[in-house]
Amino acid sequence: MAPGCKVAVIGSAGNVGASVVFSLVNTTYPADIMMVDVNQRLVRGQAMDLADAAWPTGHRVRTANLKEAGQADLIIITAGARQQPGELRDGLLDRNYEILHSILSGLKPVNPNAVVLMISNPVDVLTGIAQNITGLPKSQVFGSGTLLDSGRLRNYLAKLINVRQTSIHCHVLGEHGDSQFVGWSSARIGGVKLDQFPEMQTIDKAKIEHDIARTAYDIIEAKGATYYGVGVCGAILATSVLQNQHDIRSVCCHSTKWGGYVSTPAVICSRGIDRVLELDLDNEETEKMEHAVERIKGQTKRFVE
Ligand SMILES: NC(=O)C1=CN([C@@H]2O[C@H](COP(=O)(O)OP(=O)(O)OC[C@H]3O[C@@H](n4cnc5c(N)ncnc54)[C@H](O)[C@@H]3O)[C@@H](O)[C@H]2O)C=CC1
Ligand SMILES: CC(=O)C(=O)O
Repeated sequence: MAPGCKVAVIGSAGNVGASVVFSLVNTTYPADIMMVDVNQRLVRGQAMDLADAAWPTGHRVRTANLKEAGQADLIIITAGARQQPGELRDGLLDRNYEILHSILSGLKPVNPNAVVLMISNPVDVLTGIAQNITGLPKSQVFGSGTLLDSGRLRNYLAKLINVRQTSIHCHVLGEHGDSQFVGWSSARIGGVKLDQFPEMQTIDKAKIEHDIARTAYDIIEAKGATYYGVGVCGAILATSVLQNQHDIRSVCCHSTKWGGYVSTPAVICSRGIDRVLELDLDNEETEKMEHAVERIKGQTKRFVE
């Protein structure tokens, strides 16, 4: 996409939306960023503040309404209720379905070439619902999925093995939720199997998996919400789309192999998902993947024929 292309962030008066915009204005490929929220006073203030942060990189930041946002090249949805301490992401589904439905109605007619990036929770379920309501091709609608969890995992492994996070290829898979799991069998560092590193011999994989999945709960318990981490994930994915980068990220995308939306590595380009990668999973991981897919499908079915 050309510099100056339009990115709409819906829900950007809130923690996550504003953090996505803040991360995005710190990237060097200038876009026309439209901030949309039902809280018009707050979003106006956020847009003015974030425009002040954008002068070194040349992004344009302004408020817009849903109709204008519907014509954007990239539409990022962060609007919705967030978890209270101890609350599961699933508990947000009914409330956030209503919000998503009203937003997608307000966006109409949606630019047929738009890419939609879903971030509101439960993200894997809402991504499938967003695709169904917009009628856009499945490749053009994807969610941030387990990218944040995979980043959390890389942080842990980087400290353990003393290599940089970006040199670690290890994905959290399945669901950005409680059924997530780590694809240990496909994990590599510099082409070497993760299990071959001596530091891996003494660690408790089940505990790491559990701690990664618990991270959001711990942050919410301590400060009420999580937003900087996902803000960076939103900007990374937006940049992959805007610059047609063909980056591989674990995101929530439609997989023909699994027959539905699920979090797995995919190639991200200006049209959204260029290709879904199918990892070689071992038997235990395959069972976990099937379980995650069934959970996501089961919840999606309540809202999609
Ligand atoms: N996928 C991920 O990795 C993550 C997802 N999240 C999710 O992101 C969502 C937002 O979280 P926060 O920003 O912390 O919440 P927040 O309460 O700070 O912000 C939500 C914003 O949505 C707006 N909003 C509500 N209904 C709207 C509508 N119909 N149209 C436009 N705007 C509307 C609100 O006015 C508010 O500004 C939650 O669902 C949360 O669970 C949060 C962190 C990570
Ligand atoms: C809130 C949330 O989904 C997270 O930080 O993982």
